[in-house]
Amino acid sequence: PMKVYLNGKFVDKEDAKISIYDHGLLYGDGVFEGIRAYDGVIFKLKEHVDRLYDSAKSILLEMPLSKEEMEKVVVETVRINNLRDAYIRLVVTRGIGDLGLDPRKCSNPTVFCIAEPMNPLLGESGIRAITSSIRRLPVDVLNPAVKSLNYLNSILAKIQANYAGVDEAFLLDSEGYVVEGTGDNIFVVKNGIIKTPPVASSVLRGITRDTVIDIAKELGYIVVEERITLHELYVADEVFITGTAAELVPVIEIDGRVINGGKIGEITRRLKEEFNRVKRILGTKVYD
Ligand SMILES: Cc1ncc(COP(=O)(O)O)c(CNc2cccc(C(=O)O)c2)c1O
Repeated sequence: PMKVYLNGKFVDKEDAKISIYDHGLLYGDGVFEGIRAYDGVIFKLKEHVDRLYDSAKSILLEMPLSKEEMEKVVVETVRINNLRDAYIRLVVTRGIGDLGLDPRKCSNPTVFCIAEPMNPLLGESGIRAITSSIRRLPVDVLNPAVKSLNYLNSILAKIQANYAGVDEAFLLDSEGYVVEGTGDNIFVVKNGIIKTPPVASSVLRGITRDTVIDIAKELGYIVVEERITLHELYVADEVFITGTAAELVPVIEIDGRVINGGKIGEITRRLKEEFNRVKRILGTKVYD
């Protein structure tokens, strides 16, 4: 049976239960990471754990394990389940408290780690998207740089995509610039130049985003981190999204505007090929 790490022990999935007084559940008071393993290598595990600890520090959540111990938890969770290609969810909540929201009432953070089989997402078929009327959380309200358990902002945008019968919704910031998808970062290509919103905007600094920027620069492309308007999105030569689950996915239509004739762009394809090569190399080995 599948084993899950929960508060220091590996338990059967069916026995992995948390209290209804856990503030991760009651208030979304907690942080998490979505990570992938490719053929027994956990992609950029250190970078994910670093981001988890930054998110925790930002909400003054004191971590009960060191970064090294947390990395071991992830490696062990993949190993104990004998997985080679896996999707990993690592979660730390404020822990059990009373029904008040004061975090001081929570003495011990809850830590759990799930690793599930995940077959490589195949295909280069592009996705269709809308822009959502739900604005991305402003950095001075609930900074999207913190990967917290508060995903209602993204979920509400996803509901609009579902209702519109498309795959994804793109969120704008409070000034109307396009910032990111519900669970992914956005890139546009125009006249050979690759553009993505800066980290100092209402975005999560994606691990995949940073990897693609490095790859693009190594391949000699010009990458600019600048705000993107809807107009730029609509008239782009290529648009793609990046994320742990998505990897790199071409966007072939946005609000009815067809991008690149509805097919994957040449630069998107090139970056995707290179990503598929590095994703098995840049990481932490689970098995000797
Ligand atoms: C709001 C948001 N923006 C960008 C990303 C991409 O970041 P990474 O390149 O580090 O993954 C995310 C991360 N989103 C994410 C992570 C893991 C799983 C899933 C899923 O769709 O199941 C989504 C995210 O939630």
